[in-house]
Amino acid sequence: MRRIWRLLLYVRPYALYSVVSVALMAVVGAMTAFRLLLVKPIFDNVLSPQESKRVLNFPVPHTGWTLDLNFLVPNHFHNSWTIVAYALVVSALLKSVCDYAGTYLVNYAGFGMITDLRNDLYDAILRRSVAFFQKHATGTLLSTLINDIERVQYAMSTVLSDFLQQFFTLLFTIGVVIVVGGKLAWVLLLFVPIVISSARRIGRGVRHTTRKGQDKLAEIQNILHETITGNRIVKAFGMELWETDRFRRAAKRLFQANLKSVSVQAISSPLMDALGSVGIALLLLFGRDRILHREMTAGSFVTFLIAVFTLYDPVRKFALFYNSFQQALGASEDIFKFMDAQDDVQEKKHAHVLKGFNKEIQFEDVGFAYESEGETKQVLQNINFTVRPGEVLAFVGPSGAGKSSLVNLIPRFFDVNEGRILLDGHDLRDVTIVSLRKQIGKVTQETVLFNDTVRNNIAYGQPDVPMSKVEEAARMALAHEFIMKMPEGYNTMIGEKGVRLSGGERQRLAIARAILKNAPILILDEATSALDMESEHLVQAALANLMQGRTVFVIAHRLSTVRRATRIAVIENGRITEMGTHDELLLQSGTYRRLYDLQFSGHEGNVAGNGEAARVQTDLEGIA
Ligand SMILES: Nc1ncnc2c1ncn2[C@@H]1O[C@H](COP(=O)(O)OP(=O)(O)OP(=O)(O)O)[C@@H](O)[C@H]1O
Repeated sequence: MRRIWRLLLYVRPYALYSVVSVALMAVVGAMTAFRLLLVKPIFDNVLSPQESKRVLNFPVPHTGWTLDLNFLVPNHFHNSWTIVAYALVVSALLKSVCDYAGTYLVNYAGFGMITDLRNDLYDAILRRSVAFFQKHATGTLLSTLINDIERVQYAMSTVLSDFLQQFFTLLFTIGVVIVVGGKLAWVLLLFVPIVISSARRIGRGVRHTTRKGQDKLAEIQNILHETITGNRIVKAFGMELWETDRFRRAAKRLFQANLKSVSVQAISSPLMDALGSVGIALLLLFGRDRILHREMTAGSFVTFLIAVFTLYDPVRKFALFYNSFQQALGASEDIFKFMDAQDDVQEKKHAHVLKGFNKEIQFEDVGFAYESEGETKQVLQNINFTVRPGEVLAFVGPSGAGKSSLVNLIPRFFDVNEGRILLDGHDLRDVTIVSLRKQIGKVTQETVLFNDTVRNNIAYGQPDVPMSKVEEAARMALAHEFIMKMPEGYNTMIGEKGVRLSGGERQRLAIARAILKNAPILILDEATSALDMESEHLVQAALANLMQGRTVFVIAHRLSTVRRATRIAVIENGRITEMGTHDELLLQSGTYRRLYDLQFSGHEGNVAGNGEAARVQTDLEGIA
């Protein structure tokens, strides 16, 4: 029920359109019913040998009124054919105009609310914390943004307009059935509970099977996303066949889920057909009897019968409408789930704006654990250090020791579980997230580039920055030259994720972007993958320019970087085990010394003591 209210809240801005469209659809329903009433005078007057001037003379129950067409049409039309013909044409015109305008307005409101809902969902998903994106696969999120929204859209536009039309047709036709049929109408009441209960049962089944179908579709989208974006790896490992097989299995599961859904849905029409024919057969029996006893004219009975036939269509469709609305409700479940997901990282109500970075960053007894599926994994413990402006702090240590997790705490991608991190004395949790992240630049191993021009990639987040600044940043990142060699210079599109660039070029673009952002704090995750000598040299020089005058936290893999660092922290099993300058740590003869010697001497002893020699080596590759 809450979900329905929430969906309706989205309709609120379009309330006027909705109200007008409901009114127009009511006219459509009324006109449909009115045209049914014309059947009686066609039989009893127009086609009857005894011409009567009183056309369509129906008593309206409990009011003492009679509905007389003679009042509605101009005087000179007063012969039965002209009256009926006039009424037929005018009602058809009115119905058509209202039908068109009503359908347009319902769809206007439906598409409008869906656009708002989709925008809100996208906004909500984009703002979710890093942990959210680790929990939910990309394909699942895409599936919700596209397929679930599509289902709600279908229900709120196409189905809703049809529903309104059929609803009013049903309502007014019931009126006709009661007015014309009298006692005969009560026979129909017998069928109401059967129709409602079977529609409800079918609807429940549909909601369940649709949800399953959507999940299977999300599964397929996940595979597509992984294999298209990871296409090179699939090729490199010759996994095409395996992936095809995986896709086919998922496609088969979707096929089965869809069939199940169809088998539940398809039952509604034949069921209604069967019920309908039983009802009509019964009516014929009673009707014949009443005509024989002259309680009803043949014209009234035919009107009544056609009205019952007309009822049948909306009733039959109601099961389908119910299915569609159920499907939309099922789909909205996921939409609202993602919109309401509680973020692990939240901004306090009165968080203040961080103006800049001047004094120090302090880690005080920081502990951090990942929570996933009810399990807690402690990754960092007792982390204590202070970094002053302009310092370069390098983190080294074996793979999985917690280096990335530690630096991810600074921009609040995750929040600490114990202790606190202070920036100029402010706990990071007390400042606004935007103002905090404004102080931080980040260059990671995995360069994130968008399918846009070189210029827009460098100026990401600052669309109005002058071209001269973009160029200046590119020069400092030693990227200007290769950019100028591209077909359209800074206006060249670089392809999805920068596929049209080399690894070194991609990194230099990312460095240019960080230079342009000009944040005082820099987080650097050095690439482990080897570039060729020249490329490596250029990237190093670009990094040196970027680091100039900034406070840097760097996950270091190269000797040049650790040498440049003011201090080095060795992280092992989530703790800082050694900290000092390169020379001090070498003198200590601890882990750092061992790692360093390992690289120098080139022998491959098990320095980490836990079978991690190869990984340690990768981590410190280039230290020698
Ligand atoms: N989202 C996550 N959920 C659960 N555990 C995680 C998550 N991310 C990382 N871990 C685990 O936390 C530990 C520390 O990971 P982290 O990435 O910080 O190590 P690292 O020192 O940066 O390693 P590397 O040098 O290989 O990048 C690892 O054991 C890793 O498996």
